[in-house]
Amino acid sequence: MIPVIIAGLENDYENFEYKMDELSSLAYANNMEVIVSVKQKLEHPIAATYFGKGKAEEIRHVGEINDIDTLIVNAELTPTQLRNLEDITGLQVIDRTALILEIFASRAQTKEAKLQVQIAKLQYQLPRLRTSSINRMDQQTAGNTGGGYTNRGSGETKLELNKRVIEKRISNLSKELKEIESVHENQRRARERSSIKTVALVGYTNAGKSTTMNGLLKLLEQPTNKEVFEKDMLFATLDTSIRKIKLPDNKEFFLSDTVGFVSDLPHQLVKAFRTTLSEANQADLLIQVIDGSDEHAKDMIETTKQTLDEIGVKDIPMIYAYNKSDLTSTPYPSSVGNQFYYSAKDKKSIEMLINLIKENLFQDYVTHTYLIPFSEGRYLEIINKQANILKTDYLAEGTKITAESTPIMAQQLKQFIID
Ligand SMILES: Nc1nc2c(ncn2[C@@H]2O[C@H](COP(=O)(O)OP(=O)(O)OP(=O)(O)O)[C@@H](O)[C@H]2O)c(=O)[nH]1
Ligand SMILES: [Mg+2]
Repeated sequence: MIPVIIAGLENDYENFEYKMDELSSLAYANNMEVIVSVKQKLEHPIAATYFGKGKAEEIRHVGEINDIDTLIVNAELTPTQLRNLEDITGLQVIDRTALILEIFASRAQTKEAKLQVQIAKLQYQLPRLRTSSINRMDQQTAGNTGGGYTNRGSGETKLELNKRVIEKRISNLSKELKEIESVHENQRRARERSSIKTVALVGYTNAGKSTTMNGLLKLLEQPTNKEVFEKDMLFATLDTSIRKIKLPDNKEFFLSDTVGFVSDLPHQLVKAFRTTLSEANQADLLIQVIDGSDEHAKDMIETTKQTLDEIGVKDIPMIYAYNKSDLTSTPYPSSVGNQFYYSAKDKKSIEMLINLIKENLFQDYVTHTYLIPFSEGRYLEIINKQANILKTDYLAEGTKITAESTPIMAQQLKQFIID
């Protein structure tokens, strides 16, 4: 664990404690231990140095007496602010965006996630080129060739060159990413054509989305459906997993689990992860998983709302699923309106969640009685496989069967409806 100082500005319009606690968790997720937390009350950041000069000098002092080399600032800094703060504090300065990018980079497993993170990192570096290694490289050139006017010219050319190299890389990686995404796009279209509805698990990172998905898969024992990765760490999941869930009564839906949210998700990441994040856009029902045992649960709901707004999700029905009730005194499982209290590790909870999903998802199902002549046996097969059969009678004319199904299926069997 690397010892660090974290620092932030406190103003009237943000929940300072929540944001700082969040930053501590992010630092921890990146193998850093917060030794000192510094704050400054200020409505707006100082353009050149972010903090006031006095505060920056105080941070330098705190670093010296605690023997700490790294400062994490709870905002995205401008290149100038970053450089000036490094100068004044004598510390290595990491801003919130760089920290989140680092965590994402260390978690990325799939080719797609790796590409997305790489693109986001390069986007972040692009405007910051001048302040980092490039400067040093220019200085080196200056030493070798004697400096002066011509040299300054060549330094600037080098910067331009590096910019172009990075832009080219971004464009190449984006092309590669597009190809992978187009495969997913085709799969998505196929899902849409199947007219089977989709439920998306969304919410703050580490709330228990993946555990909830696995709870459903385990309960329904669907051997073809691989479980997803769940772990007590921020951003355990960086991609989207989709599983087809078939209930004992033949009702089906797709369930998706995806990357979790954190407040002020860097815009570079939102952009690079757009397709992954936008999975929620396609859903018929959202289950927002909330860590009900966290003191900041309310803020986390607000963060989720803001992120969903940002990716353009609106007007999709939502169940507010308060997870980890085993760590609270709330009786569970229980539900009031669209609020559900449960534990993803509890079988009864998952059963109740399935019922809630059913109530929300299959309202348009229709019940009819069909008379299927013996000569039309293949239709019986369809009913058996895809509908919820409520009653069967074998008559002389054929099979009389009462079943609940999607309106589409009822339409296909229209000619056999007798009731
Ligand atoms: N006590 C308790 N812990 C839970 C419960 N549900 C999940 N957890 C734990 O919470 C941690 C995070 O669970 P995940 O399912 O990985 O969370 P996630 O929302 O998928 O997180 P990200 O993928 O990182 O966004 C794991 O250590 C789980 O074991 C629960 O009902 N009770
Ligand atoms: Mg997960």
